[in-house]
Amino acid sequence: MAERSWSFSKAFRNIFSGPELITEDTWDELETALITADFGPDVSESILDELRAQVDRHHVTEVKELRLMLRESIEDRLAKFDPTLRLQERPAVVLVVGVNGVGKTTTIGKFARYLTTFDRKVVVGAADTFRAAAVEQLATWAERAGVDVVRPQQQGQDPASVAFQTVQRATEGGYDVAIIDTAGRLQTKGGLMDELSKVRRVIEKQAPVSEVLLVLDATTGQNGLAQAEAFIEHAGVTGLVLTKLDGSAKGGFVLSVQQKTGLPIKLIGQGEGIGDLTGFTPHVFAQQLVG
Ligand SMILES: Nc1nc2c(ncn2[C@@H]2O[C@H](COP(=O)(O)OP(=O)(O)OP(=O)(O)O)[C@@H](O)[C@H]2O)c(=O)[nH]1
Repeated sequence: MAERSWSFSKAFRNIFSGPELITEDTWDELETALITADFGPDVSESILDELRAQVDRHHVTEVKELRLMLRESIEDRLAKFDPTLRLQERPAVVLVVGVNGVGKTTTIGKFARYLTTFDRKVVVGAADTFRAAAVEQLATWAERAGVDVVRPQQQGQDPASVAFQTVQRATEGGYDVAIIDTAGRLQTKGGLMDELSKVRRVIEKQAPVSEVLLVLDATTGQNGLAQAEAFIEHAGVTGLVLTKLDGSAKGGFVLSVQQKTGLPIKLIGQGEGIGDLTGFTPHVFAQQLVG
């Protein structure tokens, strides 16, 4: 992962490869870099205030020390949220939600593969029954990941019944994890939320839901968050997955999204390949971001 080129770290790289001593320009450039990387105005200001106070207190003069302080400040802020996935139940049921096109299906494929590398037996359920193509796409990913898939018996079957069948299969077949794909149509927000609560109610007749993961596209940054608000309000989200960080200049979104939603990031997607999903480690992320 270390050798990936993170477009969002460019902004910081310029500052830290410039003059060695801290000047007013350094602060201006740092502010611009934080805003460009989509930390959002509040977080940016708070980081700048904290660093200025520290620089004054400890009589810091060198940019390279400021860089270490920035990295620590970001890491501390990221670490206030617990990224641990809760998958203790057997089966552990994971619902994956989010608006269209953010990368839900791709994430499920990658996540399934990720879990199999930890020897988990995984089944995925295609409860996005509205589009036949969505079912096929999930089945293709399941095949790539080497896991089983539960499909609807006919197009447009009640998503809740597919979810029920997936959990049933997981229970009867001794699976460790059941991951359920859901539809992301926004046009019918009320209907979608009703559908999700029904999916949940029906699952809970058999097993508790261990995680509800909301998938967000990092390239849309703060705008994407506004779109996802209904899920945060109504879907009982327990964690976030940020996708497309490979193509994003908005790495600061990682921090602002946790603060805004109060929800931890549990997984990050960094490419279209099956291996491009990792857990979220504040230390590693802060290092990648600041360099
Ligand atoms: N670069 C990059 N592309 C990604 C990543 N995750 C998903 N994608 C791409 O994003 C596009 C949409 O992904 P899907 O998984 O189909 O999204 P979805 O949310 O399931 O979409 P719907 O089924 O329409 O709701 C695809 O072209 C994926 O290859 C990522 O981490 N990095």
